Amino acid sequence: MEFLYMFSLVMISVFFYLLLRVVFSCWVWPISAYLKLKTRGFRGPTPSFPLGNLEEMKNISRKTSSQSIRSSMISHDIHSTVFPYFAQWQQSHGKVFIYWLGTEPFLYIADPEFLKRMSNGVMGKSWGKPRVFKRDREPMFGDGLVMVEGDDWVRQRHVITPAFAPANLKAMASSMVDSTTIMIEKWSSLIDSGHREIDVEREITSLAGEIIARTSFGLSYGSGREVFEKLRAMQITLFKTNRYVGVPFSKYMCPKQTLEAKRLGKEIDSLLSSIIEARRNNPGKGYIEKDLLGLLLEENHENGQLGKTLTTRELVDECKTFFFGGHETTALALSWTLLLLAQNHQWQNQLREEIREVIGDNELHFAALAGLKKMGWVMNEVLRLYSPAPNVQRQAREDIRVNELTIPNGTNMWIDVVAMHHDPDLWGPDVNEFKPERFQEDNLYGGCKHKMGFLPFGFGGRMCVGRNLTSMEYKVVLTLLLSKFSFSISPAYCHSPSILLSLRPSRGLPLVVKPLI
Ligand code: HEM
Repeated sequence: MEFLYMFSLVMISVFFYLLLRVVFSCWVWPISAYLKLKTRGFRGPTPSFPLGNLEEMKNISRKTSSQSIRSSMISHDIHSTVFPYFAQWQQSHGKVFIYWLGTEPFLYIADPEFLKRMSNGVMGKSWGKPRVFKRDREPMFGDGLVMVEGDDWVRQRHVITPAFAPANLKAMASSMVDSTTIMIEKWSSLIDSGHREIDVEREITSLAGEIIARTSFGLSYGSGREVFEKLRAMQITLFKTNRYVGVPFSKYMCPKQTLEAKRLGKEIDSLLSSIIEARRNNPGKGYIEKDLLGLLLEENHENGQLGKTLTTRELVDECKTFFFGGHETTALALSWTLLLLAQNHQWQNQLREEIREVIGDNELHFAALAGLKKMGWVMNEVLRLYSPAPNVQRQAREDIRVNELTIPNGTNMWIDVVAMHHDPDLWGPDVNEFKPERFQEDNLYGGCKHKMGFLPFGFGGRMCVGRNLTSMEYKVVLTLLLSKFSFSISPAYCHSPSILLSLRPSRGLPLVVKPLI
């Protein structure tokens, strides 16, 4: 009898606890955050609780995609296609406003001056990353450099940055050449056997996966492919659950995907742990001399300086971070480049001419890459028009004052890179044209009217650590491809850039590829 009484008491307490959590999560906290932001002068589309503005975003996207299917033209004016809800809200609320993903307030920013003022007083280590995304992407990045905060970020960044120094990257160029040469041979035999078209995005994503596997962990592609495929499967799974980001208890709404992402995460962790253990136990055996993991393990050696070492757990998370952050973004930069060059034959020829002048018949070496100036302009212009990382996210860990506004601690920020890269106020009336020559005079900002208006690699202390590696890979792969083939648009190509975490051609990228005579 007493047991039954106790049991009922516990059940009632649990029930009330859960009820209170639901009431607070779905109503009390969001409403108080909403009022706080409103009294501090922030405006934006009206949210409904607990979905915030998600329903409206879905409706606007649905409407836009049904309209855009009818158009088959390649337009680079993509902001209103990839972020139609932001384009629409900008018209009524300007370039800075609050919108809600579920019960999470997000400060939308597409104004570089506001961004500058906001970030002026905040050090790299004081920025947070939105907890909603952290939870969602935990299986992918764990506590790797992309997500970590505070003193742990300082320590990790301190250990990782030197690994990406040009002197270390130099040794990786030849493995990039090897992998690209294998892909070129495959393309040549495909063409010989009658294939006219190649889906360059699929091919280059595989190539970039192989390159990052080799340059990060020194793997043969056989074992790299398993990690790569699991990461890719996880990305798709996470995207499906993403639709409910910010909605309390949303992970219970798609339990299948949540469990699937967890399972994949565990498998990837265990694969990577065994790679790290093998590397620790057999230093230097069977791997290229200097790869990223090798460099990090050097920092991690027994006499490593106090406070600079990375634990095995952290190394696993860094490996995942490099793998995910490193292959997909670079592959997309290269794929979009091939599309734009297929559309602009005069630039394709100019780059070929530059390759002949700078490299000639010599073997491709790291030192020669700096001479490929025009290729650098083309890369920047592609990153402007089709930024693989379409947004940068932060979370305030303290109240931040910008002019007369105070951004409360805990507010998430969504910096719309696509909007700024396509803003005629910043770039002029030819903003949506492919004009690499913008970067001729001003190779850092392409003549953008504001220094914070061109952010393909983010900003401040948290700027992308892998940008030198990307630039090298981009030049190696593009040089080899343009020296062998010419590229034209396939009639089968349908221009539909869309967001799957990164900005990708959602219906593939078939191009007509012909060997050069
Ligand atoms: C075209 C290629 C790439 C693009 C567009 C890109 C873009 C970005 C962006 C936008 C950020 C966020 C910066 C911020 O929050 O301000 C970032 C951070 C980062 N990226 Fe990249 N990235 C690329 C390639 C790479 C590569 C090749 C690697 C590594 C192998 C890499 C590793 C990282 C890491 C570790 C961070 C976190 C840095 C930190 O928070 O301290 N990225 N990247």
